[in-house]
Amino acid sequence: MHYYGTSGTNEKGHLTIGGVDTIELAKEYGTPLYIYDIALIRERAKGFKETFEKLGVTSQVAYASKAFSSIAMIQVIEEEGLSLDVVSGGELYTAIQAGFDPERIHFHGNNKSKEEINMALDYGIGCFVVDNFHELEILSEACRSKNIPASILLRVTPGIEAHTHDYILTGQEDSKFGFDLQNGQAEEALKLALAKNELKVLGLHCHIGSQIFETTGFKKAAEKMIEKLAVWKQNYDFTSQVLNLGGGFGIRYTKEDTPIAPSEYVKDIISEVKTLMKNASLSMPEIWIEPGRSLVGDAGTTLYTVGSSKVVPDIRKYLAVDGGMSDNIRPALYDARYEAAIANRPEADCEETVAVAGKCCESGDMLIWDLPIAKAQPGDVLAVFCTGAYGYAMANNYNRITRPAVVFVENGAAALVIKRESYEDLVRHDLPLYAHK
Ligand SMILES: Cc1ncc(COP(=O)(O)O)c(C=O)c1O
Ligand SMILES: N[C@@H](CCCC[NH3+])C(=O)O
Repeated sequence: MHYYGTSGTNEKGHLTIGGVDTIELAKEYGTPLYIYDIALIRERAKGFKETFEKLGVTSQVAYASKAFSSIAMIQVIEEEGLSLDVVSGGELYTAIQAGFDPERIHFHGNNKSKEEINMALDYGIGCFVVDNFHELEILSEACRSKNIPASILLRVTPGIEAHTHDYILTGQEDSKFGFDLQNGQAEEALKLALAKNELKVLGLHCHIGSQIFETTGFKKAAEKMIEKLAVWKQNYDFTSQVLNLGGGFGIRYTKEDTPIAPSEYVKDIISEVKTLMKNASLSMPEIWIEPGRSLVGDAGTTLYTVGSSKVVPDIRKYLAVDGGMSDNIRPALYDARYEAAIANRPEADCEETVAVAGKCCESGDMLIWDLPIAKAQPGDVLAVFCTGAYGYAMANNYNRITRPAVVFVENGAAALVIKRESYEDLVRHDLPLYAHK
């Protein structure tokens, strides 16, 4: 059994996280339940920041809040002194409600609405990552009408195919995101932006994809951007103060995954950027990165209660739990793989291989297809590991299943940070067509 972060077992043989007995948490808050190991998130955050400090490179490490956004989560990020990447009015609103310093908020998105842009300008956010020509126009109009300047990065697609699932690739030419770097779009965007007094172009941004294990793609992307920066310095006297290399650092979900340490990604990429900048006779810019998964992914564990089971002779045994694609859609969406153990006896020997099914009315509602596990009984608590990124964040109400509660654990204490949805919550926005008979 692989223990993440502060997890371990106690004298009862139960799985503990942050010094808290997970079985007690399941009793108190019910299941499905998301548990976050906050010490591990802090360690990862410090790891990224300290690596840049040691390298003597000015940086901003912006947490990609799409991975998991909640008021409490953003407060932890604020405490750790990171910056924040938001991609919608909703994520921005959450950050502001959490008291996050707007100056350190970077606003992403390939179709920001005028309302979202106005809201961000009114809050005084630090930077817009401009994705397309339409946004360039509506942002500059909004700035002029409010008489507020905006700092921007131009998001570019460098034409890099990173090795990951097709749905989470973003740096390739055929992508909905960003200005194409190779076909002249990015240069056109730069010229337009430089001509607008209300916009201050800080530099370039790219994000090549997610759950990436090698640094080659990041380095190639940096190379392509720096090649252009050298030309643009000559042609427009443009100096990129910032180079944002996005997020995407891969993590361990199962024993097949062998990521390098976050600090190693950074060291390797930065060393290449330094060389490339030097060779291009450009001064080193500030480096911004946007990790999401690598900050919170392995800090999250989901607890479920085991219910029914079904044996399909000579094929497999299904073991059903009380959640599924409603709280973790990643297996259905990306064939994502997870490991799990029975939280009330994580050290018990594996006796069989089961397929862990959810409770949604959908054959594809599976969490794990082939889990080696001790014989589980109804009422056992199953802990699925490494669910901290894009788990709760992509939870939904399919089949009108309520979204789980979220608990933070640290130093032996637990805090409920998102309440479990109630049935009343589910019908809160429903309006009857007829009066109740
Ligand atoms: C622009 C951008 N930045 C950062 C991230 C965070 O990626 P990850 O969670 O893989 O670190 C994403 C998501 O893939 C993204 O689209
Ligand atoms: N949601 C995806 C990653 C894409 C993130 C945003 N660009 C996942 O679960 O892996």
